[in-house]
Amino acid sequence: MPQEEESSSSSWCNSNINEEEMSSSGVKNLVRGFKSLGSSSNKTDAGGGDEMISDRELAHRKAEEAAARRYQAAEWLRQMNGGGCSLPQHPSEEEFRLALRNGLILCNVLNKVNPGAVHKVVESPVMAVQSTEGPAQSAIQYFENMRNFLVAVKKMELLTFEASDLEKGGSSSKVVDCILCLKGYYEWKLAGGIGVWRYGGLVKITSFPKESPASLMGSESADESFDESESSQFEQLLEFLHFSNEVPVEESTTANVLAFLFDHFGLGLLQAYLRDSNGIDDFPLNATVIDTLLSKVVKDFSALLVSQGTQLGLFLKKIVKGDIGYMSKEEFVEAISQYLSHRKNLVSSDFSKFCTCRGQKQFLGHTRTSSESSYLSETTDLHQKELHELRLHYKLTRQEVVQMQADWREEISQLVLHIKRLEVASSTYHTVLEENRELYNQVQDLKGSIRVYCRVRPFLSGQTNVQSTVDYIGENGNLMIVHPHKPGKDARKVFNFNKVFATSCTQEQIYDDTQPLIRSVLDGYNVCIFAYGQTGSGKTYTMLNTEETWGVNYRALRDLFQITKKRADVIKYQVGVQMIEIYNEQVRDLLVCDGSNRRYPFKSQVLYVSVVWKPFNTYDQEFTFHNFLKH
Ligand SMILES: Nc1ncnc2c1ncn2[C@@H]1O[C@H](COP(=O)(O)OP(=O)(O)OP(=O)(O)O)[C@@H](O)[C@H]1O
Repeated sequence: MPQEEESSSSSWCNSNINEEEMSSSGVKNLVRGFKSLGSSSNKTDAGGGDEMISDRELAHRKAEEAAARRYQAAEWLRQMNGGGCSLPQHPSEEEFRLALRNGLILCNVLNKVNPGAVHKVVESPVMAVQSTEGPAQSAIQYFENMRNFLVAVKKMELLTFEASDLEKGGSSSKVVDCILCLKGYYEWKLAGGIGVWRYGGLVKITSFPKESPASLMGSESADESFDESESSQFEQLLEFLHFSNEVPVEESTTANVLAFLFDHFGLGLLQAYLRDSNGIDDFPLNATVIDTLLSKVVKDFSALLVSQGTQLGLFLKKIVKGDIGYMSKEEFVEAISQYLSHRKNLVSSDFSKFCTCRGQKQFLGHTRTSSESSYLSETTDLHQKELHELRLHYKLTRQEVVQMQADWREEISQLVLHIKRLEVASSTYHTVLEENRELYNQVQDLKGSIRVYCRVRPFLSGQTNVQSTVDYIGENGNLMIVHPHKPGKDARKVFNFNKVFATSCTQEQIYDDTQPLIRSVLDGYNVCIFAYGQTGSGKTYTMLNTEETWGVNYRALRDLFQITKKRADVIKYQVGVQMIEIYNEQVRDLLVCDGSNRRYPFKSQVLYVSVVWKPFNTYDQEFTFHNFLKH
């Protein structure tokens, strides 16, 4: 780049560039600032556009910053002199200059930092009494101090300044830089002097392999080295950045670890700014630009430190507390190691995303090997494939759920329809049942509410050579009896019943005519069935008998329960049984088993269905149902 252009650009930077603009929106703003400054130099418009901060504000900020740095330098000099120096705590620029001008403080401090650096320090200049040369001589002696100091500082490859900078109109900021640089060097030495040390964001490598690091320190000498060096400053900077990445943390002490961390990340950030800055190549990379960029790096890094420090503080407090109480120092260190390892993996994957610039992947501080890249690529592909399958699965499941919901809705609507039909059918059933009941019982009434049946018992085994009195049994219920000892027509008598059962009739045939009455009981009618006849005529046989040839009682109860069961969904029946004996005008409960009194009045009462049986009465046997059904 032509020298004229550079000096021209430098003059813009020195007069107009400001850090606020740099830090507000990064390097792009820096470039935009340069461009707008470039255009403002050719115009008479001193405003420089809306985005520029006014010169007055800029000057004010610079003055504040310069004062803060001056106070810092003065404080350190006072400390190193044991407080006994003539430097005020907050000196003005003039006071600062005047206090240091004789070089006495500077030489003494330098000798403390690096003993023997200044061999001869002029403590109190010899004043020739009554000599006109007195002031001039003392000035020369003071100048000797200053010269010795500057030579020693230059030998130590620290930031330096010109003796004229301590004169009126000189650059006191360079003096401040030099003192703070000396301070940094002193502190680095106190910390062990291993590895790297830095001053104010500018870095010095103590074992820099090729050239003097002074060329990288943003001083005037840096600009000079730019002029003299064959390679550009940018190339030097990149070379230096590369070197700084290779300084191992393990070799450093705690202080150096901190310094290294700042250098590593701060310079990494600077590197990113430089690479990311569109159009910055159009401008010379001089000391001012580096200063500005580094200032932004420091500012960003400080902001990050504050934010991360807060979060890390919370996190560490949480870790040290643990789940079951405070952990030991070893456990704490182990937990931090695990956390760092975890973060390292996360950061390495984040970097690949962060560093994708203009369609190209650029890695900061670490270039992935091809195997790492292919592994990452495969992992990403695998995850994407799994994600795709998950989405498909989710889609299918969702469809299934929707289909199931539709099916359920359909089933529910069918059920509702079915229930409505059942409701109708149920109400119809009750109506039909009622009609049926009435009709049925009307038939029973028509048959007769009192029916009398006659059963002829066969001869018992052993009853031989006897003659039956039954002469004829008619189909319509007639029975003709013959009296063997009466003559003529008086010998025959005819009886009429509802039905006459011959000796050959089975128990089942007997019950057929009784069965309809059992249903009537469950329809709400009272029914009484009883047997009547002389001793041995077969009453017990007909009504009870054994399991093989059940009588009316058993069959009636069987039907009673069967019909009850059939109607269980519609009507709930409760059935009770009682058996009593009436003999010789005495009534007894035959179901009492606990030995209590069997005679009437009974403890238990017939509730719903009662069976009354009089087995020992010579002329009657009864089977009665009392219906208590409620609808
Ligand atoms: N239809 C029949 N077929 C066969 N045997 C019968 C028949 N009826 C009654 N018997 C028999 O006749 C005998 C007398 O019958 P049963 O005891 O039933 O008479 P009963 O009228 O109850 O007498 P009682 O009044 O004295 O108790 C019994 O041995 C019985 O088995």
